[in-house]
Amino acid sequence: MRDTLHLLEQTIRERRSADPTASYVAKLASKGRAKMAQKLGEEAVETVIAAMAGDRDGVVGESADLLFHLLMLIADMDVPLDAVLDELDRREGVSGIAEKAARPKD
Ligand SMILES: N=c1c2ncn([C@@H]3O[C@H](COP(=O)(O)OP(=O)(O)OP(=O)(O)O)[C@@H](O)[C@H]3O)c2ncn1[C@@H]1O[C@H](COP(=O)(O)O)[C@@H](O)[C@H]1O
Repeated sequence: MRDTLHLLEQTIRERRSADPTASYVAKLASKGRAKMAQKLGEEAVETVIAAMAGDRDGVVGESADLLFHLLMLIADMDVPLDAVLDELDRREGVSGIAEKAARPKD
């Protein structure tokens, strides 16, 4: 998973300065951060709607759009994907420690 998202992150960073008439990434980037944030919100809502309709294929498609638009926004913030993944790893580490502490000793 890390590889797919990292490849997409790299593509987005490269395509941001491409010709907006030939690149969706460049077109959206040229519209600014507020538009990227709006698109991310829209994709989140569309994912929720698909989930509530029990539409598994819809959830797959909308989740892909959601991840893509999240990567667009964090690239615009110059936040590397690794910063987000490191935060998730850190949380897993914290909850892993808490889980171990709560487990009865044998
Ligand atoms: N993963 C994606 C990706 N996911 C979704 N989208 C686009 O996101 C848009 C979301 O759909 P919407 O209907 O909400 O948006 P829209 O009406 O087309 O456009 P706006 O509302 O933004 O004006 C679609 O136009 C999709 O094509 C993506 N566009 C590009 N990529 C990746 O980015 C790479 C570079 O793309 P280009 O910049 O176009 O070369 C591609 O090779 C892909 O790997």
